[in-house]
Amino acid sequence: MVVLLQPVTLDSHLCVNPKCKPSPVLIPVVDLTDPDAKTQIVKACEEFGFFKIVNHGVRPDLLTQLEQEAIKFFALHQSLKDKAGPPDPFGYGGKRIGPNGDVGWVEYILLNANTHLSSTKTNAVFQQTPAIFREAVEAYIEEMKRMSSKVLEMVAEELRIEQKEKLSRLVKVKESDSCLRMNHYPEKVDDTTAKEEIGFGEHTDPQLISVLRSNDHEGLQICLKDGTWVAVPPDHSTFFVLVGDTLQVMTNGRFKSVKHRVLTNTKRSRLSMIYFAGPPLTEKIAPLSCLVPEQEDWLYKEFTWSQYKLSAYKTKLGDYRLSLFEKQLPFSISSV
Ligand SMILES: C=C1C[C@]23C[C@@]1(O)CC[C@H]2[C@@]12CC[C@H](O)[C@@](C)(C(=O)O1)[C@H]2[C@@H]3C(=O)O
Ligand SMILES: O=C(O)CCC(=O)C(=O)O
Ligand SMILES: [Fe+2]
Repeated sequence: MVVLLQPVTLDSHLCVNPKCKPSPVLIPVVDLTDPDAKTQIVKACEEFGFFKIVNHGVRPDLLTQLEQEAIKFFALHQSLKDKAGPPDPFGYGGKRIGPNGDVGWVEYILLNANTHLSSTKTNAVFQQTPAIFREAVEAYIEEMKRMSSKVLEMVAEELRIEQKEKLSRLVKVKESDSCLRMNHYPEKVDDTTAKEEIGFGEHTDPQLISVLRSNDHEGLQICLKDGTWVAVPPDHSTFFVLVGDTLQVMTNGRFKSVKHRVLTNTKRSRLSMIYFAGPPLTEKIAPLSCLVPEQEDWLYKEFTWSQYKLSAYKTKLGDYRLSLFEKQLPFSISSV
């Protein structure tokens, strides 16, 4: 079986970057029920750090319900939403992304996937909303856990990792440090002309993988290996998977975390939900010895997920966070 490829044309009018030239690009589409899916996933992770999933098995009514409830939350009066903010990092936030001065044309809710560990800010989100919202969030988190562990299990099989659960276990266990983010990129009601705004600046996600779903409004772009930015056509019936920094390290750079950003068209509001599948805080992250047996071949030093997170929260969104964890190779070209 071959990977189903969908041609994607660059929306040149959306690009603020001079490198963003129109060119047709193929984004891999993986049917999770295809017996060849694991081969396609690994190829996509190597080439793009990004792919689209169809036949994922998530109930469409759950997606509709969660989206409707999220829309209702973001439509609340600002003073009510602010009761759940500022984010700590969980809770409600607007415009400011993270603690280091990044801003975007976005408002969001960030929730710990371990809902029993909810902070005061998280509880405040649910105090403003009907019980059905919390129930939908919890059901969605379960689905995302299932889908991310399925993908990681397929990766492990295709990479011939003896322990099939080596990667998926990290997101399945109750200690897994995963989170769910809902981003709302509002329309500008008073503006007659459509404008582009940076909704979410360019960055890579720090976790293992992220599973993203949006409504049918465009905005997401990914950066290819050659530095070109391409617009990803939205498709609300599918999910997009993004490789994160942690999986890049564990595969010793064979998979690359994908740089992405959101440029919003302020005429149409965009709503996205992203599940960041992360390992337990105490988990030691390093290249997998079954893939890279000799430590001298490791491109990264070992660190715990907790150390990486602490370090990530000291960086700005667009920083290359892995640089602190790269090993200095004894005979690099620069030292010759
Ligand atoms: C600017 C920042 C926001 C962020 C924490 C950070 O200091 C750097 C990483 C950012 C990011 C990007 C992916 C996810 O949206 C996120 C929740 C994450 O884990 O890392 C955000 C962080 C955040 O918004 O709190
Ligand atoms: O909203 C989106 O589509 C992507 C946002 C994103 O990359 C993030 O929240 O980390
Ligand atoms: Fe992201």
